[in-house]
Amino acid sequence: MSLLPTIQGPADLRSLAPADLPLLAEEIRDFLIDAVTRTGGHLGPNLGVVELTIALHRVFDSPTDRILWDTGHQAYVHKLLTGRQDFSRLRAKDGLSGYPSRAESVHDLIENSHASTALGYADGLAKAHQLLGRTDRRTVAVIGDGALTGGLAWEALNNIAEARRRPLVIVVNDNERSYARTVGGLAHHLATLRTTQGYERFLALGKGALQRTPLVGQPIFDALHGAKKGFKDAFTPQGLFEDLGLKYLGPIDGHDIGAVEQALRQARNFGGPVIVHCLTVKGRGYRPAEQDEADRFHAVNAMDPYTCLPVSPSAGASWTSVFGSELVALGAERPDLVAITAAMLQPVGLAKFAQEYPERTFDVGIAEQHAVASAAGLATGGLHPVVAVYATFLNRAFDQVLMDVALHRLGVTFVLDRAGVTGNDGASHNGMWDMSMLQLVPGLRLAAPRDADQLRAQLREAVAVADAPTVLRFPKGELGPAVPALERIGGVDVLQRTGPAPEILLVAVGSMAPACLDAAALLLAEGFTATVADPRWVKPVDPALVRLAAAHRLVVTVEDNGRVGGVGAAIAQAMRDADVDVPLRDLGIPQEFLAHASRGEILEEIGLTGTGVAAQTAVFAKQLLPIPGADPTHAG
Ligand SMILES: Cc1ncc(C[n+]2csc(CCOP(=O)(O)OP(=O)(O)O)c2C)c(N)n1
Ligand SMILES: CC(=O)[C@@H](O)[C@H](O)COP(=O)(O)O
Ligand SMILES: [Mg+2]
Repeated sequence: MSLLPTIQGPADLRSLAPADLPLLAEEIRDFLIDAVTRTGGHLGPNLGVVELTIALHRVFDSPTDRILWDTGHQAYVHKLLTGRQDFSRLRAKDGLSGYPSRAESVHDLIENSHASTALGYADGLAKAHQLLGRTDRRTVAVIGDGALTGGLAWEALNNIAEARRRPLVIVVNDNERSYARTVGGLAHHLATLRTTQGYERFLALGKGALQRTPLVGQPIFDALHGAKKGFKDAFTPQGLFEDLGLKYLGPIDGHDIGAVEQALRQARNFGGPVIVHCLTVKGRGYRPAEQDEADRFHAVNAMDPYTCLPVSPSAGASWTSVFGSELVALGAERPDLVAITAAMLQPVGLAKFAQEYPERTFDVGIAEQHAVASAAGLATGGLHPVVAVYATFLNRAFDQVLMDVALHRLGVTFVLDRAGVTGNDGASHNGMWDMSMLQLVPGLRLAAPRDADQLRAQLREAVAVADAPTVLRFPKGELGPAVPALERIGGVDVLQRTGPAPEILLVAVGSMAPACLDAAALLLAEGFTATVADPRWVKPVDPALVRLAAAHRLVVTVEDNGRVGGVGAAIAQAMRDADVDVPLRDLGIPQEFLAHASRGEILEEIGLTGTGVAAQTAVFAKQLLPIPGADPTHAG
């Protein structure tokens, strides 16, 4: 009989005999491969934490003990073991979230999929438990080696190490990879801990000693650990963690449930912060993933589990691939161009540039703040950095954009992929913040290309600016067809006019151009004529756009960004400043955390489609445009 269906919660797991656990692990792996190849999702990360998660839920009593997942993309096994085994709509509308979700389970806490935050939560939670006398509740944070390259994690470790008597268990899930291999000095240090021969011999000796001498708390542990530390320092480099004042247990084979359980029990019973360093394999147990050098199937689309061929092959070019190819061409023309990624070389389209110009490509780890600060340094040194990140991840580096790049008038270009609604990755992944946040940055120039031609052109325009930050932003996925302009007025492209003297100006921001063209056609059928214009560079607002607005009777702006402080708000302000008294309505993403669903479903729901824009604009027009021949004293 299968074991997995009998596990409705951690208590059922703890009642299993150790001899049953390898079979359960095998069933979980089979489940993950079958389910996640059907829906798409984070297959590789979750295959790597099967045994680790089983051990965690056998040693700790969730939800009394809190298990915090950093980034959260590796929490599928945690979900399976805490009563959620219907993965049929994983990451789909009304289905399971791809990340922990408090709405789904009391066992979940951190929903934010931005890396390197779990240790911060853990530090705070452990302080709360101590302050409130909750000595029966333990705090456990699971963080990947990739997430551990984020500065936030080290800010937390600095504080965690301060309190030698505050219980806190940190499990480092070390699979040597983010997407690609984890980079930087920390990765080398972890590798040293893993591979130093002397330490391994000592480890075998130490493990035996620890097994024979059950830990009875700090004194014994210190004695043993002191000896271990002494030996270790003799055989291996100073334990980075121990030098911070954190007790270190490991490295442990993260696929040996018994060994992980033993280490977790020792850590659980210790009276202060402990690091349990587990070695795992991303994609473990699924050969195609184990053999994938690119990213070990970090995030897969729906695919055939045997051939690994995608269920829905992508038809055309993606925004990302067009950007990547154009940057390679530019790299040949501009030897001063350098590229920076925050552990996402392939996903942001820099793989080709890295192949062509390895010495001009920098992977800084999951460290967006450092990415931008180092870009400021590179620009100061006479180079022109191109920082490629997902739009939502630039949030955490806002101060570096503002104070390190813009204040110093440095030529740095930011390319924001996954801008706008991304959808299936949930609220923390939608790139709906950048065109609001970046409005605040003096001197920054922001472009939203509408198609491949504009992406290429505007990338060239951006890297030509040497004294200010420039930003390009575009959505996830495939490019639509080219959207030619009828004419360019100033910097504004007029894409369509549906009448000789159109009443409505539809301002189409970037990827919203096709929807606005569809809307203009639908509005004409309702008797309203419209001009569709693409501002191209949305910051600063082009005076030509303000003049164009003055020639219409209603302005409707349409952007794949949050409405608050977005492009619409900026255009309205520019019109007010120019005393252009034409009513403006701004359509955009409601300023809310959006539940996960596909990009298409969400755009439909929030009215950012042709029909949605037309319907909303028609309402505005009927309210605000005087009906021809009607009594001017009565608003139409
Ligand atoms: C701030 C931030 N930047 C980038 C990402 C994209 N991202 C998601 S998972 C991941 C790699 C995580 O590596 P690791 O922590 O080692 O976890 P693993 O997948 O190896 O289990 C990255 C870069 C993110 N979620 N958050
Ligand atoms: C967890 C994380 O942040 C990434 O893995 C993200 O889920 C990838 O998103 P894409 O699939 O859009 O590249
Ligand atoms: Mg990793």
